[in-house]
Amino acid sequence: MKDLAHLNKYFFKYKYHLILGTVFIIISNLFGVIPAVVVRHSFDLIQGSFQVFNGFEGFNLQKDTYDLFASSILIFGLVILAAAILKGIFMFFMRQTIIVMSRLIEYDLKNEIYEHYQTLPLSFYRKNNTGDLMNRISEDVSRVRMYVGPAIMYGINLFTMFLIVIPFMLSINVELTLYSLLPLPFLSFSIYYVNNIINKRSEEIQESLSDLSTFVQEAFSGIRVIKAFVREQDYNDKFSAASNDYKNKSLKLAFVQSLFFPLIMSLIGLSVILTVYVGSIGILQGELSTGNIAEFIIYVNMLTWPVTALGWITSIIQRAAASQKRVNEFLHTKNDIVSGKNIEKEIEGDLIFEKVKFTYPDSGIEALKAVSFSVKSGESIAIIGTTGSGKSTIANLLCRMYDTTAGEVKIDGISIKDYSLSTVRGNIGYVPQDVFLFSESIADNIAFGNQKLSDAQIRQASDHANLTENIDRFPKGFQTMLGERGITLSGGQKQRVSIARAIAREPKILIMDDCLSAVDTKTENSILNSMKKIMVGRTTVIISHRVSSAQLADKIIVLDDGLIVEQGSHQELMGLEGTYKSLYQKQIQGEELSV
Ligand SMILES: Nc1ncnc2c1ncn2[C@@H]1O[C@H](COP(=O)(O)OP(=O)(O)OP(=O)(O)O)[C@@H](O)[C@H]1O
Repeated sequence: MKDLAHLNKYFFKYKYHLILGTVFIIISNLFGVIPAVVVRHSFDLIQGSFQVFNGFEGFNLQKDTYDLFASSILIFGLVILAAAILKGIFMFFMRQTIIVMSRLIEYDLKNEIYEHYQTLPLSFYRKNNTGDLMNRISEDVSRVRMYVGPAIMYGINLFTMFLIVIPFMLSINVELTLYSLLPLPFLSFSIYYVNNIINKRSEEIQESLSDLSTFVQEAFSGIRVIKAFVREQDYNDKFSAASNDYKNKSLKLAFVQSLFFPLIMSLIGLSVILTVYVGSIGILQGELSTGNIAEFIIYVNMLTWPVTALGWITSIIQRAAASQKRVNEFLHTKNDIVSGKNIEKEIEGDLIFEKVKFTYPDSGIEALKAVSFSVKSGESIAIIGTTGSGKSTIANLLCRMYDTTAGEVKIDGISIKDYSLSTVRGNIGYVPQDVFLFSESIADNIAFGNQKLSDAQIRQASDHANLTENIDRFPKGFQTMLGERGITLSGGQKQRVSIARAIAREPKILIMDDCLSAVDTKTENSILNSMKKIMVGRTTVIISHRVSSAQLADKIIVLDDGLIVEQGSHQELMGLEGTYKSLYQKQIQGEELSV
C-alpha cells in the first residue's frame, strides 16, 4: 500500500477536483434518499386513504377524498422524479470531477514515466526488455488509474452513503436494520473473492494472449525463413497449441464470470426477503407500517451497489498497489551517468583515452583493458580489430553511454564526466553499428540530427554520404516513407541515411561504428573520399573491420581482446610487420579473389 503514496502528490495537485467530487457525491446521495422517504409516505397515504375512502361509502365526500389522494400521489411522484433527475445531474458532476481527475493523473503519470525512461542509461535498457517498459507505462498505469478514479469515487460514495442511509434506517427500526444489512458483508466478501479469481484468470489470459501475439509477430516477420525451410506445418501446430491454451483459459474465466451475477443477485434477494419477513412481523406487532418495508427495500437496494463495490474496490486497490510498485521500481532507478561540473561550452574535439578500463556491468565482460590513445581535434583515427575486441565499447564511452570502470576519457583536456551530457552528445555525430531508421520520410530521418535543416542542407548531407543518387531514383525522392508503411531500403542505403543523419548535425566529433559494412569496398572508399570534405575541422573516429577504410585515417589503432596491440599511421603499421600488416594482406588478397 505504501507504494500508492507516490500518487499523493497528484491528489494534492488535483485537490479541487477531489473536494468538489466529494461534495457532489454527498449531494447525489442525499437526493437518492429522498425517494425512499417519499415512497414510505405514499404507501402509508394509500393505506390510510383507503380506509377513509371506504368510510365515506355512499357520501359525496368519497369523491373529494379520492381527488385529494390522487393529487397527493401525483405530487409524491413528481418529487421522486425531481429527486431522481437531481441525483442524476450530481452523479454527472461527480464523474466529471473524479473520473476526469483520474484521467489527468493518468496523463501526468505517463509523462512522468516517459520522461524518466529517457533519462535512464543504456545499461537500464539492456537489463529490461521493451515489452516490460511498455507494460509499465500502459497496462500498469491503467490499473493505477482505476484506483485514483473509480476506486476513490466508489469508496467515497460507499462511506457517505452509509453515513446518510444507516442513521435513517436505525431511526425507523434497529432490528429491521440489522436483519436487512446482515447479508451485505457476505456479499462484499464474495465479490472480493470472486473478483480476485477473475483478475487472476484475466492475467493468465493476458499472458497467453501476449505469447500468442509475439508468436504471430515473429512468425510473420520471419515468414521468408519459414517458407524457405518449409516449416509451415510445424508453425501451424505451434500456433494451434498456443491458441488452444488461450481458449482453455478463456473458458475457465467465463465459468467464474457466469457465477458472478447469480451470486450477487441471490444475496441481494436474501436481503430483501429478510427485510420483508422481519418487517411483516413488525407490522403484525404494530411497530412498523407497510411504507417502512417499501422504504427499507429501497435502502437495501441503495446500499447493495456500494457494498458490492467494497469487494471490488479492495481488489482494485490491491492490483493498483502491485502495479504502482512496478512503476516505482523504474521511477526510483537512478541515472548513474551524471555530470560532476555540468560544463557547457564549445568543444574543439581533442580526444584522450587514459588507461581506460571498462567492464560491462551486466555481463561482467572486461571489454577494455588499460587502453590509451589520443587524437587531436580535426584529425581522424581508425580503430580496427577482430570481433569482440572492444571497438564499439570505445564509441559507447565516447558518447558517455557508460562511464569507464577505471582511467579517464577526456575531451579538450577535461574529463568527459565534467561536461553536461547534452554538451557531449550534442557535439557528437554518431553512426551506430545497428542502423535504426524511424518510420518517417527519408528527409525527416536525415533531419533528425538537426531539426532546423533546410531542404538544401538535407540534400547536402545526403550528397556527403553518397546517397542522393539513390534517393533521386525513388518517385517521391526525399519524401519517400520508410518503415512498415513505406519502402524497405537496402542495408547499404540504410547505413548511408544513418551517416547523413550524423553529418547533418555538423558535429565536432564524428563516430562511425562499422557503418559501412553493408557496402562493398569500392563504395566504401568513394563514401569515405567524399566525406573527406566534411571531415575537415572535425575529429573523426572510424571503427571498422576493414583495413581499406582504416588506411584513410591519420592514425590507426589495432585492438585485440580489449588491448591496443599496435598504433600509428598506415605506413608505420605496415613497417611493423605485425597484426595490421597481416590483416591488410589477407584482406587485399580476399578482395582480389572476389574481383
Ligand atoms: N551491452 C553489453 N553488455 C554486456 N557485454 C557486452 C555489451 N556490449 C558488448 N559486450 C561485450 O564486450 C566485448 C566487446 O564488445 P564490442 O561490441 O566493443 O566489440 P566490437 O569490437 O565492437 O565487436 P564487433 O566488431 O563484432 O562489433 C564483447 O565480448 C561483447 O560480448
